[in-house]
Amino acid sequence: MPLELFLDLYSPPCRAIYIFAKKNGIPFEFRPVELGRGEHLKPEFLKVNPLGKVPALRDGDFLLAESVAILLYLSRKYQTAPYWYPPDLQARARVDEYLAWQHTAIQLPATNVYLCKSLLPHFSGQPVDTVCLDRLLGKLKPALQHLDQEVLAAKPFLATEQVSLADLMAFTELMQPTAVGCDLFRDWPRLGAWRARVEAALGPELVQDAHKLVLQPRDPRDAQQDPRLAQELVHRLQERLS
Ligand SMILES: N[C@@H](CCC(=O)N[C@@H](CS)C(=O)NCC(=O)O)C(=O)O
Repeated sequence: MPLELFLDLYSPPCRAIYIFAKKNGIPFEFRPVELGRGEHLKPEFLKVNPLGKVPALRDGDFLLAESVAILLYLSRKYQTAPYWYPPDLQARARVDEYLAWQHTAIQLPATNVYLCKSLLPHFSGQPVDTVCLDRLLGKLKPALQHLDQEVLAAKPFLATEQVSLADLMAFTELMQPTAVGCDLFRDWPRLGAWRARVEAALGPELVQDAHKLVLQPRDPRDAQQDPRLAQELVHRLQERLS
């Protein structure tokens, strides 16, 4: 049985893994888990990841969750090109530093912006709460400022002189609010130039392939298919964003 990746390409960490696997020619079975249909809460998926979150990996009887752990597992198992996760002690530590920092500094606040701008209005049928959105965008600002004015003032990529797992994770996370109209690159010129460098390094076609779902407007009819699920998701989102 080939390696299985449980993904929803609406999810930034899932896109990072998808791009990494495709870019490195890693063979895998794509197992779709549609969050918008509540598939992550179904018993079949909870056997793969009891936390009910994507991405997840199954390799034989080995199960793994968390995007960073999955990327590192794939890079080690398939011995991918060294620039992704450099063998040099200090260069590797720079990648580790970003991957540890990004969970709370980027992933959490960027996801919240996306949920407030796109997913909550989609499932609730209500307009975007602009006060909440401004508050959530404010929480991202220190991290964007740090990347633009310190990290990228010193080097072309976030950890080293070449694209690495740090850039891949950052790229897919920052694209999430950007794809739904909160352009995180607009006010930060170095970050904008970095985005173009990362896209060129990953390959524009692969980037487009991974992002085509999130770049399309959601069909409002999808949210009405299962009103009980929609209500449950709205409740979870409101609790998370309050
Ligand atoms: N830190 C985790 C985050 C996983 C995560 O929160 N995934 C989201 C999609 S981006 C999810 O599955 N959400 C479903 C839920 O929380 O109910 C990672 O990087 O893998």
